[in-house]
Amino acid sequence: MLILGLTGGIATGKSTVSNLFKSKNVTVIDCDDIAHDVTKKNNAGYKRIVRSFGRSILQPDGEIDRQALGKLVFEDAEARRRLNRATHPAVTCELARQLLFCFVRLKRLVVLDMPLLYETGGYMLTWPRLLVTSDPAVQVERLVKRDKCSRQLAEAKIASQMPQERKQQMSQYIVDNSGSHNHTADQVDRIVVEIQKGLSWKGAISTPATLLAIAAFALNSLISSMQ
Ligand SMILES: CC(C)(COP(=O)(O)OP(=O)(O)OC[C@H]1O[C@@H](n2cnc3c(N)ncnc32)[C@H](O)[C@@H]1O)[C@@H](O)C(=O)NCCC(=O)NCCS
Ligand SMILES: Nc1ncnc2c1ncn2[C@@H]1O[C@H](COP(=O)(O)OP(=O)(O)OP(=O)(O)O)[C@@H](O)[C@H]1O
Repeated sequence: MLILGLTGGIATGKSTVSNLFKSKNVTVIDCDDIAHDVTKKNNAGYKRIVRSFGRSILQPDGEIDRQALGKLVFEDAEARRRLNRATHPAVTCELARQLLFCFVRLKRLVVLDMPLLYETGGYMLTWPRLLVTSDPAVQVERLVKRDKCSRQLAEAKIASQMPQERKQQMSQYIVDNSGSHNHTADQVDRIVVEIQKGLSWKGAISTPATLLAIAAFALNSLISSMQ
């Protein structure tokens, strides 16, 4: 099984690109979706967030107020580290479970859509790695529009992540999503053709490494969740 790492800064267009993979019947594991699930009321990540941030971070219905928590953590590095410690073990556990599920179902190609692929070390599970980029001005503009937030908060969100230039150096494929959807779709088409071509031998080589990496990842998350 080949695990293609898909990443990129906030609002650069990861979901847009992962939808293009889905439209080609490629299985996509979405870490934002996993993070949303584990932080739903009474799930593992939820309990740890409440323990760490208190009940003032909850909405009247008891769910986490994501907008308020986001505002808090994107402007405060220490709070962000606390949130990561509270959520990442549960995300990693579920991610390892989904990867193993794909493996036993004999999937040959899985896309792992992980915003913090390089920041968290998740990149070690994946090869090759695809980075979605966009022109910084376009990124801010799309983020402000989508999240209906101030320019200042949008810039804080971007600054909380690893700079795009560093991620570029660690990635094998780059998709520039600054332009039209069609321009992005053309780039993804070319990459899919290239990856499918090398799938048989690259998949065979990567299988033992994949299993080892999934096991290490799961073990690590189990240990962290017990701490
Ligand atoms: C901060 C939270 C409350 C904001 O919720 P919100 O619904 O507004 O955003 P959403 O979850 O859809 O994330 C949007 C984007 O924010 C960025 N982002 C999310 N968490 C983080 C983080 N801890 N550090 C840096 N960037 C982050 C990513 O680019 C992500 O794609 C939420 O993202 C969260 O609980 N994050 C912690 C879990 C995590 O690290 N998720 C990332 C995938 S593992
Ligand atoms: N090529 C494009 N042209 C115009 N708008 C776009 C394009 N690509 C993405 N967008 C818009 O930009 C915003 C961010 O895109 P998207 O949600 O795909 O980014 P993302 O990287 O998945 O975001 P996040 O980091 O929050 O998960 C969305 O509102 C989307 O509709």
